[in-house]
Amino acid sequence: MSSPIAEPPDATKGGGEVPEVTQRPQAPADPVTEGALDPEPTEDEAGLAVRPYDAIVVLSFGGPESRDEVMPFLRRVTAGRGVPDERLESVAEHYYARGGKSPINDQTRALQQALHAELRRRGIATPVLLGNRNSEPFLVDTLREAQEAGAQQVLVVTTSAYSSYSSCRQYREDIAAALIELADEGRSLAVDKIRQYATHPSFTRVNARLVTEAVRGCGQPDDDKLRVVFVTHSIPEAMDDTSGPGDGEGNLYEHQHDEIAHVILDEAGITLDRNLSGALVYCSRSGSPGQPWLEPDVNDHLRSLAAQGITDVVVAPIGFVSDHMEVVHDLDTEAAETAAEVGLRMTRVPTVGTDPEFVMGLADLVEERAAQARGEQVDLVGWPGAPMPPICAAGCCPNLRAYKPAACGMD
Ligand SMILES: CC1=C(CCC(=O)O)c2cc3nc(cc4[nH]c(cc5[nH]c(cc1n2)c(C)c5CCC(=O)O)c(CCC(=O)O)c4C)C(CCC(=O)O)=C3C
Ligand SMILES: [Fe+2]
Repeated sequence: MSSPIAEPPDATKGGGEVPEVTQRPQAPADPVTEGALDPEPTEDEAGLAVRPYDAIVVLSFGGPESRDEVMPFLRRVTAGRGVPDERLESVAEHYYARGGKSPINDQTRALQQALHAELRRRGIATPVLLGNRNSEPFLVDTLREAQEAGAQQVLVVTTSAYSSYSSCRQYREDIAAALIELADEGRSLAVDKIRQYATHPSFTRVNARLVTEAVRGCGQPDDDKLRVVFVTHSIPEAMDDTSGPGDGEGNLYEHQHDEIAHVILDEAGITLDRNLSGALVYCSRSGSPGQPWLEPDVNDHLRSLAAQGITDVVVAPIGFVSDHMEVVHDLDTEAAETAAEVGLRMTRVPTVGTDPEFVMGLADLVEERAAQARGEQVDLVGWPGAPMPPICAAGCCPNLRAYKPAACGMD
């Protein structure tokens, strides 16, 4: 008789009967519309977890959807900002090359639907609306509609994660401008905003996972030949210098990106048992050439990596939440051309988009802000570092051109 290498399991020994785990029936393809796993919340349940809010508004940058909308969009974006005409014309060409349509609005609508579905899954029937800064539907029109439908308190979720004038306060100015316009029409509405979420673990963890998968898939096993290139939107140095709470040291925009790039690299290195290195670089510089902006530019960086003998780059646009124009043009087109020119193999990491873990994180942030608004004690999570405050400090991330009122802050 041969002796078995492993004893066959004996259900009569030890813990007795082992309960069987069987697959549950498949969920319908779209439980939100089909309703099978998603019973209508009762009147009592609906929105309980997000009280006092009557509606949630996803607030985004916006973008053109046809050729005719390109120039009006660009003029709106740059009104009073001293962006040179040649820069505008060349940016218009990026849009025309795609028939005048930016991918951003489809992506924001997809996020709106995903957030709505996630909240419904939690039994929250609160409507999720969409408003933009620079294209239809404009924020003021969305808020007016919400108010007309009976909303008194609204919670805003922006599609911008980091701290700076452009990525935080400017959205708070948009909200204030909309509320002032509505007040002139005799309408009153209260608006809150979730905290900036660059350091919310859902955002960083999803980015870490996406970078890990891209490094695993890029096919370069030699750590000395590979670099992870973290990319974000360049901003004027003066804007970075003043980003963060007024009494802080500034440079919070750069600091957040730097910390996140570090933890992502650590995580990916631990998961893959590799010794990875990388750098934080910038794209989409505009403004006049004389004005200093955050550097190095991603294209210059790629050239210098090639000159150092690097053969493979994994390009991670951690500064953005969806694959909009700055990603599909500045990275997938321009940076990809530079990489090809200097002989670098380039893998572009997806943005968080509608990744379920990210969407769950946004839903958590919605519930968190609602609990705070109800006066409940809430433990805030942040990784890496401290969570951003739900109500921005007075004077943080200032508008360096002109004072404008901003909502959802101490000032
Ligand atoms: C920090 C930051 C984010 C990330 C946070 C966020 O998401 O809000 C961001 C996002 C975006 N920026 C976008 C587009 C543009 N940004 C411009 C100009 C500028 N951006 C700036 C900063 C940022 N921008 C700055 C300091 C300027 C200079 C003029 C000014 O001080 O305002 C210009 C003018 C022309 C040019 O120079 O490029 C355009 C067309 C789109 C839409 C893309 C699409 O259509 O898919 C998106 C998501
Ligand atoms: Fe921009």
